[in-house]
Amino acid sequence: MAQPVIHKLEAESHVAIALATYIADLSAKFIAAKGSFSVVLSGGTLIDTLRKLTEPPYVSSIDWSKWLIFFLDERVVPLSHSDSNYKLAYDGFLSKVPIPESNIYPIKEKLSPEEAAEEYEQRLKHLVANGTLKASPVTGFATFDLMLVGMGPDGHVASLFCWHFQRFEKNKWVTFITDSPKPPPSRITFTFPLINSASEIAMVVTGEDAADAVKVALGEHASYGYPLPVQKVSPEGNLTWFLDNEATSELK
Ligand SMILES: O=C(O)[C@H](O)[C@@H](O)[C@H](O)[C@H](O)COP(=O)(O)O
Repeated sequence: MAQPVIHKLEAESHVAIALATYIADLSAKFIAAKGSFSVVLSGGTLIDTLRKLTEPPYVSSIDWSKWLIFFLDERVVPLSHSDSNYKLAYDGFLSKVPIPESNIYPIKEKLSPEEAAEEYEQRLKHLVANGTLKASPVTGFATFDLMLVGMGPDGHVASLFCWHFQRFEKNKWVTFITDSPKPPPSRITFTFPLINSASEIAMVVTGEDAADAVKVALGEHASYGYPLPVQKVSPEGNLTWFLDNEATSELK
């Protein structure tokens, strides 16, 4: 991995603008190079921070028809449920931009967490096999163009939490948990080998709740005696941090 790029911005509103500019530039670059742009969304506050993309000048400058949307983690609830990351993303972002519905890949409903994870993994493998997604020549895992990753105050990313063995998964692309410390309990999640095969990862973290974990993640505090999940984010490609003043309040 190249040295991470760290944007320490004055306020969340500056993060929203910097993030929109970064994403619009990557969209143009990947579409020119390969004809599509695969984007993986987290849940949480990230979706609201994407709001600038739905406004001028970004909204009209992006070729939305070439975007493919995936979900880094998802709560195992119906897609219309208020806990669903798909619903959060749809209401806050996807319904406001003209991405074709067939280019959006939500989880399948009415499956157990284990079945939903397996089904999503098989769907991703099928998209690699038919050439819709590329695979890493190094690991064989799908290579997404851009992953937009949030982080919880405990340093979790996706639904990979400190005390869960899933964060050590080496073979599966997508796994599941039924005892998430952040509600709701049942979720599916990309694993670290899949996350780290990405071409670009943006860590988007705002708010003071995350300040301690940001300090650890950026190496200014050794650790809490155990590694945080966020410390395993180390993509084959580039890592860029977008942080507001509150998230950086514990940094020197
Ligand atoms: O299902 C979810 O809740 C998320 O995908 C999760 O991994 C989220 O990205 C972090 O918890 C940060 O959430 P906040 O941005 O709301 O702090």
